[in-house]
Amino acid sequence: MLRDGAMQGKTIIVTGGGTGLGKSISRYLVQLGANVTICSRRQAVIDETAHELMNEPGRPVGAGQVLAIACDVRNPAEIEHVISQTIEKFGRIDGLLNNSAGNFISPTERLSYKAFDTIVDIVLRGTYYFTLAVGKYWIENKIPGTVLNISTTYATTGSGYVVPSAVAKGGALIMTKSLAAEWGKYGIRLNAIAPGPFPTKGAWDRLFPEPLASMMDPTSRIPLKRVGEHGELANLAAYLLSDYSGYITGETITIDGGEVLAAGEFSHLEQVSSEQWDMIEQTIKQANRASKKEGQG
Ligand SMILES: CCCCC/C=C/C(=O)SCCNC(=O)CCNC(=O)[C@H](O)C(C)(C)COP(=O)(O)OP(=O)(O)OC[C@H]1O[C@@H](n2cnc3c(N)ncnc32)[C@H](O)[C@@H]1OP(=O)(O)O
Ligand SMILES: NC(=O)C1=CN([C@@H]2O[C@H](COP(=O)(O)OP(=O)(O)OC[C@H]3O[C@@H](n4cnc5c(N)ncnc54)[C@H](OP(=O)(O)O)[C@@H]3O)[C@@H](O)[C@H]2O)C=CC1
Repeated sequence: MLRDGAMQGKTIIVTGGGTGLGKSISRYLVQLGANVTICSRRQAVIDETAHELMNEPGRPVGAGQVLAIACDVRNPAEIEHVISQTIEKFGRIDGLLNNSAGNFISPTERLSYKAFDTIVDIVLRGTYYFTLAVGKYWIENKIPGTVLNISTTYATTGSGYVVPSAVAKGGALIMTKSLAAEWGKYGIRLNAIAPGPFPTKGAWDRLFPEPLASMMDPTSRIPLKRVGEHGELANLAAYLLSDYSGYITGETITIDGGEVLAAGEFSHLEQVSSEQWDMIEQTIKQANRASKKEGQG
């Protein structure tokens, strides 16, 4: 979507950049010329991704560099290390993509206290810690920065069976809006993306394991009748991290093929046939005529 070199000179930190959506977004940012630091808990995974992104066939001239640094986003000291290493290697930081997450599907009454804490600590606390650390650096150094948080649509609707994730993503969304209001004066923007289903191994292993996978089709409630493509999300993320979105802050953009609209009372009537609609129309018109007659009598 963006022109070649649109992110040249920018340095972006992507948490959870070694896999799934974080990897796809990092790939696109690098293609657009950004230097990207990817971080997550597993050094071997991020090293492999960094190597892949630096050696892609057709890598454009002017593509960015990739740095891989292990970091658990629950640990402020490790976050500080990522920040200092990034500045040492690339000179500055312009953007932060909070993409790391933990999640699994489970009836809430089966969860231990630790299960809840594990998810909330990664998703909410980790997002807050990283944003605070990078935000302090931007404010101290008078650098206008941008934060993009990967949320979910159920951060606003709520959802059963993923309650710790919904609670944590909801909290992170309110943080996005609150800090957008507070840090606008420093030229710092914060936005969020709420994706619907985009197939990744991390999400599918934990949200659609068998026998659930055979019982439910994630596309069935989506008006566009398909899951998302990683390139579609990467386009939106790159735009929101770029200067082209310079007047957008505190916003959440949903990219879900219309899935959240399925909550509309009558949005599920595709199974009604044309003949049935003829019958329904006649029934309604008959009722209209009857009520008019009653009015005349
Ligand atoms: C498709 C439409 C919308 C989708 C929205 C998607 C949102 C997403 O976030 S998808 C991203 C999914 N990716 C990941 O989750 C990647 C990272 N995840 C993990 O590493 C693990 O899944 C983790 C989050 C559980 C963390 O692993 P670890 O730190 O090793 O923690 P433990 O394995 O020790 O578990 C901690 C605690 O949680 C309990 N637990 C784990 N899984 C389950 C489960 N399926 N059901 C119930 N409880 C579970 C585990 O038992 C531990 O608790 P205690 O037993 O009390 O010690
Ligand atoms: N796929 C989908 O359909 C949707 C995904 N999302 C969101 O998109 C984002 C990416 O998810 P997706 O790509 O699907 O799944 P992945 O499992 O591939 O990505 C999650 C990433 O988070 C990292 N991570 C987990 N725990 C920590 C931690 N404590 N510290 C640092 N990094 C950590 C993982 O790396 P490691 O294990 O090495 O630490 C992994 O790279 C998440 O925020 C998710 O909530 C939202 C809606 C839909």
